[in-house]
Amino acid sequence: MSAETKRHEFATGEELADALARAVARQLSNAVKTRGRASLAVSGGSTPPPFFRALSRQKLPWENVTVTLVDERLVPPSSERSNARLVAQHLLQNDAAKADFIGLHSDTNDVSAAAERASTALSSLPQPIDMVVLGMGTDKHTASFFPDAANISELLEGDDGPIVRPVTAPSAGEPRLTLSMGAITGAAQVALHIEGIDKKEALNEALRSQGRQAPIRAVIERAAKPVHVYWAPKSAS
Ligand SMILES: O=C(O)[C@H](O)[C@@H](O)[C@H](O)[C@H](O)COP(=O)(O)O
Repeated sequence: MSAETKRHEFATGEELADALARAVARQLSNAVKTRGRASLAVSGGSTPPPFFRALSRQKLPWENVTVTLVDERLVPPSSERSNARLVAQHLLQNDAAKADFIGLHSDTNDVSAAAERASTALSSLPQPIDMVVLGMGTDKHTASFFPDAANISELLEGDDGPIVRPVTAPSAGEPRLTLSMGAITGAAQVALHIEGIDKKEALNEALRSQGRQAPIRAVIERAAKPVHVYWAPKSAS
């Protein structure tokens, strides 16, 4: 398997946000033209908001688009840690307010039960997913594939089976819910949105190393098509 990427580099986070928003809009518009519907899975964290805001203003048939999450923390939607809350605040606004949203949260503190319920909730999601946008930590995790997760081997191998998996990892903070490796790598297009020198170096190190596979490398190697890496120096804001 090749760890092939297509690199898109920008001078600022704002330029990146605009370019990634236009690329995602093109992918979703084409999917709606081809099959009448489109699906988008986005990641949480501190990096995406400028991209989310740029995407929310893109002109496309949002009423035919379903948005979901690459992963979620096991917290209520009202929590500041909630990715569903982040997407509601920054993406499902403006033109994108017309999109459907399927979150991963359900009212249980049992992460395994939550993963089962989330998999059921996503059974109506148009698949393969048309566009997946990943983030990455400097520890080379992506989605909620944390290197110290008890089930990391299963997460990185798990192409088949439920679309949402439970994750418990000391470095993750709360227990997590994550799309499966198969759901992510089977997507029509995968983009990785990272900012800052530290993350660029971490990615290049993961792709160079022959050692124990870093989660981001496992995803890039298994992706059906080359992953589009969108990078800019850390934005000042
Ligand atoms: O729920 C999450 O935290 C994300 O889905 C996670 O995978 C994120 O993309 C990385 O941790 C990068 O996070 P930052 O953008 O905050 O660096």
